[in-house]
This record gives sequence, C-alpha cells and structure tokens, in this order.
Amino acid sequence: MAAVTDTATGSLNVRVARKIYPASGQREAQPVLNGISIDIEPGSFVVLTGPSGCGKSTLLNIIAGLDRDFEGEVKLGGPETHLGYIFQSPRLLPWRTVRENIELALPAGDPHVERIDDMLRHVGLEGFASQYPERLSLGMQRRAALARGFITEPDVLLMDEPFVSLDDPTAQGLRELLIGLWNRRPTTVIFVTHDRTEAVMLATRILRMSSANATIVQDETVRLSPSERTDRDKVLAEQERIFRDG
Ligand SMILES: Nc1ncnc2c1ncn2[C@@H]1O[C@H](COP(=O)(O)OP(=O)(O)OP(=O)(O)O)[C@@H](O)[C@H]1O
Repeated sequence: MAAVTDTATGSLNVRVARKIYPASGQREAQPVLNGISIDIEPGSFVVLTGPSGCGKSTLLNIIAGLDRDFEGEVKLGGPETHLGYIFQSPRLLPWRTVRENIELALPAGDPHVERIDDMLRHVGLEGFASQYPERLSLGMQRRAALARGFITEPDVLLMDEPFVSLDDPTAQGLRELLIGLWNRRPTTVIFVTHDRTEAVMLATRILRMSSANATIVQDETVRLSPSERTDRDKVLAEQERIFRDG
C-alpha cells in the first residue's frame, strides 16, 4: 500500500485496495471498489462522477468513516479534522424550525450560533428562521441543508448529489450559492454528481469512476477561472475537453 504522507488540515489520503459487499440472493460478492488511491490537497473542490452503481456513494461513506468494512486506509490530515456530510435528501428534522435544525449542527455553547442569522441571509432564507421544513420547497430545504453544512466550518465537506431532482433554475441558483459559500471559506469538498455540466462548473478537479474497473479511470484538473464558471460556453467547452472519451 502506498505511503500516506500529507498531514495538512483539510488534506485527505484515500487508499481502498478492495471493498466488497457480502453476497445476497442471486448477487455474488464482487469488488465495488478496487485499487483506489487518491490524494487531495486542502481547499480542493473534487467532484466524483461516473455511472449509476459505480461506487461513488460507497467511496464517500468510506471517506466519512460510516463504512469501515474495506481493505485500505483513509487518512484525514491535521491533528483533528472536522468533517461535514450533506446528503441527497436535506434530512431536516420536521419538528424543528429552520433555525433549530441549523443550531443542532453546533455543539452546545458554540459561538457560531451568533452567525446563524448571517448564514440564513446568505443562503436566501432570511425571514424563514421560524418556519418548519414542511413549509419550505425542496430547493429551500436544500438551502437550509447548505447553511447547516457550512455553519460548522468543516475542514472537509462531503456532498452526495445535493442538487439532484430540482428544476434547472433552482439547481443553478444552488450551485452559484455553493460557489459563493466555498469562495467565502474554501473548505475541502468532495461532491458526487452524475451531471457533467455541474461537475465542470463546480470542480477544481474531477475524478471519473468506472463500473467495469470499480476504480478511478480519469483524474482531471478543471481549467476554468472563477468567472468562467458562470459562462455557459466556457463550461461546455471544458466539459467537451474532459469528457471527450464518452
Ligand atoms: N449496503 C449494500 N449492500 C450490498 N450492495 C450494495 C450496498 N450499497 C450499495 N451496494 C451496491 O454497490 C454498488 C455501488 O453502489 P453505490 O451506491 O456506491 O453506487 P453509486 O455510484 O453511488 O450509484 P448512484 O449514482 O446510482 O447513486 C451498486 O451495485 C449497489 O447495488
């Protein structure tokens, strides 16, 4: 196994020699992940993309420490890494207000609680602090989930298709919001998506996974400046360059 060397806070060294789920029913046990080796610099925005079922969520769960049943090692840099996870479903508690849902992400007495109003304003939820999640649209609930994810100022933030199944303008608004939050505080992000345009808009680096090989088959730096990321033609040209092999 390769040496794990980078120790800066927000860096990650991921080695997954093999991940196999147990056989069940007709399905045989076969590797879902095989020979994965990724080193991530602090402050990178890494997008993990690939076809359905290629193992993206499995890899994210391994990085999060939610799945420890694999051969390999995940090393988070620095003395203590604060890790956040934003899932596809906003996962807001229905019996808590928006403010209370965000507060719950913070340990008791955490001074960040004073920043909740500022954060709600920043994500466009000013005036919704006392509402319950069921009164919000899915797009607004996802704004609240972003606020909850960023309020804790994680060193590493994992995001699993957080904007899937939204209409285009809503998803685009959330992407721009995410870029704004990330620019305010460039935490290390690992973001899973199927959407290639979304991948190019957001990522500083794209890792493509393949089902056939159960591993990463392409590792690309995205060559776009921050301002070019909102220029549709520039994004499409970069998408064409990165995904030209189909
Ligand atoms: N708990 C589990 N037990 C058994 N097999 C599983 C389990 N979780 C996932 N799998 C299988 O592992 C493979 C990878 O699943 P995973 O959810 O990681 O893929 P994915 O790339 O995130 O897919 P999608 O893009 O559709 O969300 C799939 O074939 C899936 O059926």
